Amino acid sequence: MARHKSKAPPKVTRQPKKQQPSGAERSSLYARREAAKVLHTVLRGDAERRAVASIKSLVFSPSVRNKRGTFALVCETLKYLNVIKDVLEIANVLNSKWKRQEPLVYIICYDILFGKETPSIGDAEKFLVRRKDALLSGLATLLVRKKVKSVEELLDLSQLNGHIKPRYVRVNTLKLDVDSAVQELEKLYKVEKDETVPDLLVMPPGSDLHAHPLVMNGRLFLQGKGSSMVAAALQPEAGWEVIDACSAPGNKTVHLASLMKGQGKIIACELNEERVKRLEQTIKLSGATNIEVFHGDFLSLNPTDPSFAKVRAILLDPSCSGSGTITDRLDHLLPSHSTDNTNYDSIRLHKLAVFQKKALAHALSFPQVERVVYSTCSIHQIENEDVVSSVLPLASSLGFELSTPFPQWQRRGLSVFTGSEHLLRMDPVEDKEGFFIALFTKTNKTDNSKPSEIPGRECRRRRKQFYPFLWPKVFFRAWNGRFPY
Ligand SMILES: C[S@@+](CC[C@H](N)C(=O)[O-])C[C@H]1O[C@@H](n2cnc3c(N)ncnc32)[C@H](O)[C@@H]1O
Repeated sequence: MARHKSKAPPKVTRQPKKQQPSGAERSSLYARREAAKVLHTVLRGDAERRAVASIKSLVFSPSVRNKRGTFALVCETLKYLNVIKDVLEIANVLNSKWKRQEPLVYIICYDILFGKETPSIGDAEKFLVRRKDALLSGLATLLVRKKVKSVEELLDLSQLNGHIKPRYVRVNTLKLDVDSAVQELEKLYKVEKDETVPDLLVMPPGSDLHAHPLVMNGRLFLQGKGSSMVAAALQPEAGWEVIDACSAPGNKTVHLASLMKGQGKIIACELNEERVKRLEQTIKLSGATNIEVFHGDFLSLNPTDPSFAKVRAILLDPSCSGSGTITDRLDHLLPSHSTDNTNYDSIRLHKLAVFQKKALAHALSFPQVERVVYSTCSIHQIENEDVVSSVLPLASSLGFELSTPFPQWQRRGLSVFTGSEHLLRMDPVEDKEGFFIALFTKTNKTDNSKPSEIPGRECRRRRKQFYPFLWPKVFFRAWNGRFPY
């Protein structure tokens, strides 16, 4: 009898259960990807010496979900960037695939070398974690080469120390009164009213309000002191028509709306398409309904067009070097900050000043305008006192003089011309930010420039090139001769 082998039942080999990543691991993975995107934008802009949005504004854009984690990761990685780059070079572990994703590699290397936890999920993470020993030995070699005992010695932390700045929040009085805001915030932090700007509150450094419901719903705006002083210096009256010449992201625009009690009209002019979107978001958040958005060049508005006959005040906060807020913007963490860029800076400053002078002269030329405020977050004389002094002959021929915004403020303009004592300066060390404000007021007001009795009509917000009153080219050229540039 043929023996048949009885068929053994198939062996069931149990596959080891694939462990699912925990929620914490997944959220760290997302934070690393979001941080890498921000870092990519920041480093590219820095390499091209192009002004991109600040690290903060990139992180706090709506698309970033884990804002706190992303912000910390970007800042920490930037702080260690030179060390990380050196370690990667010494360890020589990157292949061409990962060399193309440097920002992500930097972020992961930060986590592996200096972070609290070694990343456990993600392809790039696994690649680098497998090379952790090589990275650590690269770091050890670097310390020996640089003749230091610790990583801290490698870092120049001095610029970070001492930059302890209070947290300022501006109350959007269109939605909330100052006392109610104080009451609400006092539940979390010590709160004081700012002594200079009535709707500004001061809280201890590090007070974190980014996700606070009052911020999320536009009752409070996280706005620095210098920035909050500008609209307050202009003092527009309820019912006036006002132009915000260079307005995005719109913090000062909505401050104007709040000071004008939502009455009258604000024309918010912005050249940059992307920034127009930010401006619109800010306006929506503020609840202001008296702001018209004009996407275009402020210099293209024709001051003599009848559409502007009722414009009484102009806020001009043009693009500037931002040199007063570099620690705020965290620009001091960027690679270009440590390189010698003096020559580049002077060319850029000169270009900025040319536009600033043009724009200020243009603002002064609107016939019914009786107040113009000019501001920068720059510490440079070329963008501040020099711009103001260059327009003084024109200003005086049009009946303007320099006024003194916030007379109780001690720090005034550099004494480079008579009258500079009217100007207002904030010092990056003493006041924790560099800022500049000049206020022009018209002395020989004509009858039709008196404040209107009737509050202006409410306007819909519109965003298009709808203005028929752009400068006719010939007229612009004729006027050009009068401008001091
Ligand atoms: C310093 S930012 C303004 C910040 C804004 N005032 C705020 O407080 O939120 C300068 C803005 O002016 C815009 N800008 C530059 N040149 C302009 C022009 N010729 N016309 C209108 N806007 C311009 C820039 O795109 C930028 O958004």
